[in-house]
Amino acid sequence: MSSLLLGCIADDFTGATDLANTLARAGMRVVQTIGVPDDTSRPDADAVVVALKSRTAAVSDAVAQSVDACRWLRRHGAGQIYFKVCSTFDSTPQGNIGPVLEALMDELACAFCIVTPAFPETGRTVYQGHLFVGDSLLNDSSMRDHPLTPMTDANLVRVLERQLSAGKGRRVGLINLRHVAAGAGQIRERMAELQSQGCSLAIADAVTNDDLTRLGAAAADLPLICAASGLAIGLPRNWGITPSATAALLPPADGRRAIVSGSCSTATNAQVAHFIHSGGAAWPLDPLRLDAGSGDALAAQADEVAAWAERHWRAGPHRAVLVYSTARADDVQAVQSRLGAQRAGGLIEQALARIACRLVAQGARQLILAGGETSGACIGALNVTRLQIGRQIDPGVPWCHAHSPVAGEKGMHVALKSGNFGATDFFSRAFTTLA
Ligand SMILES: Nc1ncnc2c1ncn2[C@@H]1O[C@H](COP(=O)(O)OP(=O)(O)O)[C@@H](O)[C@H]1O
Ligand SMILES: O=C(O)[C@@H](O)C(=O)COP(=O)(O)O
Repeated sequence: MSSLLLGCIADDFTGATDLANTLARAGMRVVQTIGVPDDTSRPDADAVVVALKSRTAAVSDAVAQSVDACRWLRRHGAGQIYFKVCSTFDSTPQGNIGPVLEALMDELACAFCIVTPAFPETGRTVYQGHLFVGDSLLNDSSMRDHPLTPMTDANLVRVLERQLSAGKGRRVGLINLRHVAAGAGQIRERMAELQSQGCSLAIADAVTNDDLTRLGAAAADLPLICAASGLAIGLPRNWGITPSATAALLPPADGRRAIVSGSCSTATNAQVAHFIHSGGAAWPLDPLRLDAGSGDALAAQADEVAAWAERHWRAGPHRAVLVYSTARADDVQAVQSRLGAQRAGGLIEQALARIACRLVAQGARQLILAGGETSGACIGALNVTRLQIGRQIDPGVPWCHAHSPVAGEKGMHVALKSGNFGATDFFSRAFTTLA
């Protein structure tokens, strides 16, 4: 078994499949693990993506999980570590991007690290250090209303610097588009210049895949990089690996179809609305009913959902059922003002995870999970430990195959849809791409 080339740490589960998908398309043999694997189960791959649920965890927990993953990846030969964060830089003033990055830099004795959430294929570009989502600055996009990580500043130099520990004295610089467009040599010169000016991190501009390719080449010798999945486009070439047209073949799909959505992003809201308007069977989870103080309220809703789904599947075995808490900003705020943002998030994730397990126990073997936190909770409850990456449905979202004690011997197909990814008809079209 050859040793790992690239070790990746993703701060959520949808982000992890997004990165694994990009690396696989760029020709790497890649495996996604759920959490840090034990030493006896090291996959034979060029890259391993360790999926963590650390984006909104307490800072100390996120740091501990990430350092643990980094140690495991290094023990198995990874010469470069890729910290995958969200393409909308989801974080709070406390973190977790800054504190995790600093801990990884300390762990790797890394003097300089580049950071770029650019992912042009999905409309995320960085210019003069400012993150754009489509035509809007990050703070003018729907990300300003995210339930857990509202993003109110598009200036990433400022956002990242705010998250760094004052005691460590690290500063953040900018590699602007002029340097990036001039090629890998100029980017390296700019990195050296910033370092000589006392910066140990730099936000890198990128508005096209070519920019990311140049950045990838310039980053070949860095022990640590921090990015959304875009930067992965250019990295495999650093090891002489070239893009592959053939996605990994997954086992044939069968079984019932289900969608569980806790994402409140604009794209998911539109996808839920489209699914319902096209006549899809949809169950709206009532967050306030979950707050009855005991597990009974949750068990009662799970029972009702299970009976409802069974009726629909019996009426049409190929019909997909959708269970969702997806809501628009005003409704989310109303729930949060009653329950508190963290508590609401936790209760809903727990409920959707329980429902996902019920649906799989009833025979769902093609499952779409929407939202990073939601996917984390559901995949955790299903006790999945590893995902095999298959064909892309839409940019950033591949079908995967997974084993779960709930799904039986043949396992199941699962797609972890990042909140803001996917076309409006994603929920109906995804299943047809698997057939
Ligand atoms: N109706 C709702 N009201 C309040 N919070 C919600 C609601 N629906 C989902 N949530 C919570 O919001 C968070 C959504 O995060 P996530 O699953 O990562 O999706 P996204 O980032 O796309 O919105 C989760 O913690 C989820 O439990
Ligand atoms: O980089 C991205 O945008 C995605 O890979 C991602 O991390 C999205 O997270 P969620 O919106 O929480 O699904």
